[in-house]
Amino acid sequence: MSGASAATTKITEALSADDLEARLYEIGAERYHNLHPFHELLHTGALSRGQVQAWALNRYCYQAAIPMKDASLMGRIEDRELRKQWLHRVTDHDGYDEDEGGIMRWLILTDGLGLDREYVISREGALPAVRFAVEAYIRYVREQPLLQAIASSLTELFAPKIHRDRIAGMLKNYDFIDDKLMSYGTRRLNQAPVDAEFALKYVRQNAVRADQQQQVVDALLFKLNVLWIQLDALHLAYVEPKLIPPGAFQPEE
Ligand SMILES: O=C(O)c1cc(C(=O)O)c2c(n1)C(=O)C(=O)c1cc(C(=O)O)[nH]c1-2
Repeated sequence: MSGASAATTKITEALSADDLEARLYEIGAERYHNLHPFHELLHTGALSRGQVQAWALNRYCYQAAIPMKDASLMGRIEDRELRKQWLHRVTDHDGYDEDEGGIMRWLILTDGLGLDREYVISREGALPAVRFAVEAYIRYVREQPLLQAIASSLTELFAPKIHRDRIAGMLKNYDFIDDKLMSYGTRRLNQAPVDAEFALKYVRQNAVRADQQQQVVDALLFKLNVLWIQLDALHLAYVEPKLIPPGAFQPEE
């Protein structure tokens, strides 16, 4: 993409809330991981079962990290109301009462793909770059100012579309995928918009000065990189040039 057509990522003067929101959408439209070639392969049925296993096993690291980063974010929030609003993000993934939670639903997928559950949970076979990226996300949320920690979740603005494309594409194109295995994504279709709208509203209200708006843009860019690099790592290891790091998962085919 030419520099001239790229969304501006430097905020030199304070924007209106609407313009800030528009800028965030522009950046996402250019950099969200739905554009990564690995997702195209995954959703169109171009991958083998072993390659899909590699994706699901690595993506487990991200799933497992989400409630950890949200729990530590909550530990930094002084405002009781805001903390209360954030709480369901932890239980959405860890489960609560009758709801098994997103992590269990992800394990239903990895079970259905024939992966050993203990092996998946151990993360032993995950790619080092995926583990580093996920750890960086947790650390970012723990250490950066609250505005940035919250803004780093804004990639979820773009998530419902990718979940829809993935569910439809994978159900249609792989005979080893069924509705039960896709239950994680189906559930996220309702959860992600609520989370994204909340974070967006927070950012619109709290990022008023140019330096605050720059923090928000930086957080979004950081997070887009966290997502993108996981797919780079998967592509290099399992698509081409098939450079699987020592110790990482080896598909059988
Ligand atoms: O499948 C995806 O492409 C995708 C992307 C993202 C995202 O944009 O960070 C999330 C999810 N899924 C997801 O399922 C999820 O629970 C989630 C939480 C968060 C977050 O940053 O708090 N992102 C995402």
